[in-house]
Amino acid sequence: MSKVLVSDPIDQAGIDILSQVATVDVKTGLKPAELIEIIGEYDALMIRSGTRVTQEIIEAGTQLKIIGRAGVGVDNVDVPAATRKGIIVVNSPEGNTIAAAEHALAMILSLSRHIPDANASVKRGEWDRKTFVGAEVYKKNLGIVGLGKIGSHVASVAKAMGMKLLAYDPFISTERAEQMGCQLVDLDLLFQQADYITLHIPKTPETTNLINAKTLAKMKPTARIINCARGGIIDESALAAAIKEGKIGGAALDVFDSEPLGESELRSLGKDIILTPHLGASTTEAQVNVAIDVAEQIRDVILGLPARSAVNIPGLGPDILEELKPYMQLAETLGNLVGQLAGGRVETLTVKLQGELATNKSQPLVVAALKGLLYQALRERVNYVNASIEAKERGIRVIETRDASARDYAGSLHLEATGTLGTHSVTGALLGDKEIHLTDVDGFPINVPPSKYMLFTLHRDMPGIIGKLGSLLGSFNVNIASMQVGRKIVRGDAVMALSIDDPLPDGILDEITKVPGIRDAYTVTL
Ligand SMILES: NC(=O)C1=CN([C@@H]2O[C@H](COP(=O)(O)OP(=O)(O)OC[C@H]3O[C@@H](n4cnc5c(N)ncnc54)[C@H](O)[C@@H]3O)[C@@H](O)[C@H]2O)C=CC1
Ligand SMILES: O=C(O)C(=O)COP(=O)(O)O
Repeated sequence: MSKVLVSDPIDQAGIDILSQVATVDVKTGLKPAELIEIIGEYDALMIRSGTRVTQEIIEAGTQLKIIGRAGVGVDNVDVPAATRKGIIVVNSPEGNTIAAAEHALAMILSLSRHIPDANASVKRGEWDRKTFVGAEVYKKNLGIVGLGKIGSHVASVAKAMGMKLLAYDPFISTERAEQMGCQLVDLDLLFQQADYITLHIPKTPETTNLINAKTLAKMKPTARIINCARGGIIDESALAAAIKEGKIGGAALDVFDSEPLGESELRSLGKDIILTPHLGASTTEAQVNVAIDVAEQIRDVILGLPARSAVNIPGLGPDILEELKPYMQLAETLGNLVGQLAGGRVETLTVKLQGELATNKSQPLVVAALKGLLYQALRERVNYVNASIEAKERGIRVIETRDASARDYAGSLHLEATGTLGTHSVTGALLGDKEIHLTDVDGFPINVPPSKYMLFTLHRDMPGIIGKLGSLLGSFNVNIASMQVGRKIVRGDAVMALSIDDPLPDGILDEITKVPGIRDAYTVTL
């Protein structure tokens, strides 16, 4: 039975799902060395932001197939290291969107009305109505940096509160921003005009220290900054200095450069700063959502199924996966088949996406074809995550072409592998949307479903050849399940595709090519 380690607190709903397919150990608060010590036993690791999954941990996770982040940000996972080892990294892109957006909105209002400090003051026995005079958000400018899932929800609620919305997001169109009621502006203008600035971007090299002494200097002296995204996007000492010196109005922070927050001057800035311990996703609802979302993906991967929100499989989002799922198996089967027909070392793989597959969304099919191609060399070590890297490291050139006009089938896939022993090609399509059929081998039209053991011959189309091959296979006790010949012209060259019940015994291929008229024979295990 597979083993899953849960190293951060997650909702029981997730544990229940994992327990259907695996032994689940919940061990929270492990030190890095303790995690390294035990991770080698586990097939899957489920985390939140509390566990830092470093390259060292990934190297020690010799059985790891998947790392599941029960939340959005995967900046605490060395994703490139996981990718190199073929470990799938999944997250829950939407499970805590509302929770994080509502936390940011709560921060905006709390900061404006000094709620945390006013509350503490009353609880101390005071009744101070002067110190805590606040500001209204109505008609104020809210600058949203990052208009993704969380930023968009913040926008729609803030709009309802009568705020004017400015947004900066270089990856969002003006139309989309306008739909959200936001005016898309450049960052400088946003810094200059905003009364509130709320950050909803990932931490990347570009966004690290985005809020620094220089950018703080551009802001209004009354500006309030809210960070419920990631620590490190704000230079904390520059922020503390700006608040102390009255260069900005205040800040509300849920996330910090280093968590848990240690000794910090941020703690001593009074009512102009609100600090929460990374609570953005901490609602009952969000925790159930993310635990179920990620546990289901870990369960699926353990069962050999694809994960819907893998962050390290290019182009494979949940909606696209749903659409492409049946074709992924087709691509993989064809890759495996053409690789075996080519034998030797493959130097170039051409993937032609035909008919309805000729869209940009079909990129994962190229990865699936590579996975199939590399299966003979790497077996279970190749997967959707590392197939492209493995191909690149082996010097396999991948050419992707599209032909929307191919209309034989709704969508079909043509693969051509050129290697040290020559060039071979296969084409396949789905019948009835599900059943894989080979429709062409080396340019000869056929129509057979692939089977585990197959034999292909290239021969001259002439009387008696099928009988001779059948007798030869019979003499080796090989049972033929089905057989089909593909030819272009009568008595010209032809291809025979045979499904056989067992692997071909050693030495029989040489005997087959001695049959007069048979030029080549290839055995394939799928
Ligand atoms: N405090 C908490 O507990 C939580 C924090 N988060 C964090 O919130 C952030 C946003 O999450 P989502 O909205 O779900 O992500 P998302 O991917 O839907 O949106 C992020 C947006 O940022 C934009 N962006 C990327 N680089 C940018 C840049 N250099 N400048 C401006 N915009 C840029 C993207 O185009 C995208 O629209 C993430 O960092 C996530 O980790 C998410 C959930 C809970
Ligand atoms: O989902 C995210 O990105 C978060 O920051 C939430 O973090 P958490 O799961 O609460 O440790």
